Parts: sequence; C-alpha cells; structure tokens
Amino acid sequence: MNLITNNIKMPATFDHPEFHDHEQVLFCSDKKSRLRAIIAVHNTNLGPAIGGCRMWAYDTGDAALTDALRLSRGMTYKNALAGLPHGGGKSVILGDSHTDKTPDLLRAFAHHVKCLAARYITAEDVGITNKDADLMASIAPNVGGTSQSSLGDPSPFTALGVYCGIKSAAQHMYGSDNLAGKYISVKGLGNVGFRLADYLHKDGAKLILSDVYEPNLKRAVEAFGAQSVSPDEAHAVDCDIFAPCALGAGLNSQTIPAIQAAIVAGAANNQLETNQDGVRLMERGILYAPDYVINAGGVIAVAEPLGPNAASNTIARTRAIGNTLSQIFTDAQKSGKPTAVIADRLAEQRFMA
Ligand SMILES: NC(=O)c1ccc[n+]([C@@H]2O[C@H](COP(=O)([O-])OP(=O)(O)OC[C@H]3O[C@@H](n4cnc5c(N)ncnc54)[C@H](O)[C@@H]3O)[C@@H](O)[C@H]2O)c1
Repeated sequence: MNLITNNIKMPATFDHPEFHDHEQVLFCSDKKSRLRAIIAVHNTNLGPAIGGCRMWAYDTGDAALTDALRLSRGMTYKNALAGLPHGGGKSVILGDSHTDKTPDLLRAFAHHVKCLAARYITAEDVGITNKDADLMASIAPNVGGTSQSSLGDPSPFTALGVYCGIKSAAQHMYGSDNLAGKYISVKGLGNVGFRLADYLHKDGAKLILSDVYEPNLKRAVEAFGAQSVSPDEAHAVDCDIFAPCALGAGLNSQTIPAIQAAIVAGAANNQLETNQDGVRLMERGILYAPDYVINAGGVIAVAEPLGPNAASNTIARTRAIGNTLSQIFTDAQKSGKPTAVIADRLAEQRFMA
C-alpha cells in the first residue's frame, strides 16, 4: 500500500526538521516512575550506535525530540571521526535531574535501553552521573561509562580532549599552543567544564567563568580564584578563547556578532544553531573547533574495551583529537570553507562509504 497516494498522514517525527534518516526513534514511558524519555538511533553503518543519556527539564516534548534527533545524528559524525566501530545514537529523559531523578525512574529507563541491546549503548551525559550509569547497568548490559564495565566517568577524557583541542586551535591561530596569560571564558562548569577549567588554570590561563547553577559556579570560582560573568554574557566578554561547556545551540545569529574571542572551542554538543552559523563564524575570522570533533574523548573512553592498556589507549586516542582538528583547520583555511563543513565531509566519507 502506498501511504502517500492514499493520503495517510505520516507521524510527525518523520516530518520533523531534525529528522535525517534516523533508523529508529523510541518513545519510552513508565507511569509508576513518571518516566518520559526518547531514544534516537541515527545510523549503525559502522556498528552499534553509542551515545549518552541526557536528563533535562525541556519546556516541551518537541524540544526534547529536537535534542534527541540532533544529538544522535551528531554522535554518528563524532564516532566516525574518532575512528570508532560505532554508529550514532542518543537518549533524553524529560525532567529536572536535581529534583525528578529517582532510582525507579532510572531503572524504568534502563529496561527500555535493554530492549535495544544489539543496537544502542548508552552512558552519562548532562544530568546523568557515573553512579546513575552504574544503577542502569545493573539492569541493561548496554550501558557504558560505569565503574565496572569501562574506564568509569568519561568526563575527564572529554575534558582532556577539549583541552588538547584548545591547544591545537591556539597553535593554528597564534603559532603557539601556550595558553599562559590567555583570557578564556568557560560557560558551564559541570563534569567537563570544571575539569577543563582546571587544565587551563594549571597552564596559567586567566579564567572568566559562568554557570546558571550557582553551586557549580561558586565551586569553580573558589577553586581557581577566577572572575565570574552572567551566563548570558559569557560569549560576549573580552577574551581570547570562548569555551562553551553548557548546552547546545549557543552559537547563532544573535550571539555570533557579539563574540570577541578569536577561538570558539568547547565541550557542548550542537553548538551551532544552524549550518549558516559556521559560515558566520568564518566570516568574522573566528576559528571554530567543531563540537563533535573536540568533545569525542568521552565516547572514546566508553567505547574502549576493558584491558590493561585501556587507559593508555584512551588517553592516546583522546590526545589525537588535537591532530584531527589541526588537519580540519588547515583544510578549512586552504578551501575557504567553514571548519564544520570540512569535519562533516571527513565523517561522511567514513560512515557513508
Ligand atoms: N560528559 C561528557 O563526557 C561529555 C561528552 C561529550 C559532550 N559533552 C557535552 O558537554 C556539555 C557539558 O557536559 P557535562 O557532562 O559537563 O554536563 P553537566 O550537567 O555536568 O554540566 C553542565 C553545566 O552547564 C550548566 N548550564 C546549563 N545551562 C547553562 C547555561 N545556559 N549557561 C551556563 N551554564 C549552564 C549546568 O548548570 C551545569 O553546571 C554538554 O553539552 C554535553 O552534551 C559531555
């Protein structure tokens, strides 16, 4: 039966602007624990999809779906460029991780994850901790980033990769990767942002910190003796490098004209609101480190099989992010194309081959 000619309306997900041939989108609920979640498997050409779980108080169900679709697609590109034998997927749980997260809710979510054991591996992301991953792993074998199944919390590796990526960007922009005395605005001081700030502080960078969650801001400001700024101004402060480490879509037609930094390089996923924003950054002469390239350290750690060399292999592969970025920066400069376009092409050559 031809659905189109019979004029039967397709479900809204297929028409969603962020739907890009996703292989599978699963809407999960559990009445008792009040679970509402979405698991999106974008592409499994290179192997089972891998990508963390985010818990966030989305304003609408559509905002959650948008996030799941965008993030899962980004994981396909990230995993391909990181050289992993994995496709891309991601999951989101709707709710405030500070007030709505319960063991029952995580268990209910894990039962849904378990049904996708051959196709999707989850781990922690915003709002989900290493401890939460441990709890979910007691139900589903396809949970990584736990203290038992792999190298544990992937955030330290993500932070290391972002640090190496920032140094690579500095080398390209300034001819030196020395960060001493550079003013760096770090927005978002959670699992990754705090550790990144620590690396930068140890290198002698001058930190300008921001976070919407006061305890995280206070902890970082005190630890690094840094100045703070309102999260709404983090992109616009006078600095050399802007490191977005909160949530996505922070680089757009409103924020880009106000950016003072010469480099944008941070951990947040989906930093560009639209593809056009990559062009806007390039036209302003701002060097942008594509998000899914620079923040791949965590997934590299989750994907690494346990063994005596797991940590050293992961650190070596994570440090290599700096080299990948260096190639992307050079190719972008030569071709006059945005760095994000160059990264996408490289990734597509791998997962579409
Ligand atoms: N954890 C990882 O290993 C990993 C890997 C790859 C990418 N990422 C991405 O990096 C980013 C940070 O991840 P994380 O694990 O550190 O999350 P996290 O939840 O530990 O920290 C996020 C921080 O950002 C803050 N924040 C949220 N919205 C903000 C805003 N508008 N302005 C300022 N601060 C804001 C939160 O209060 C929190 O302190 C996310 O985009 C995540 O998807 C994380």
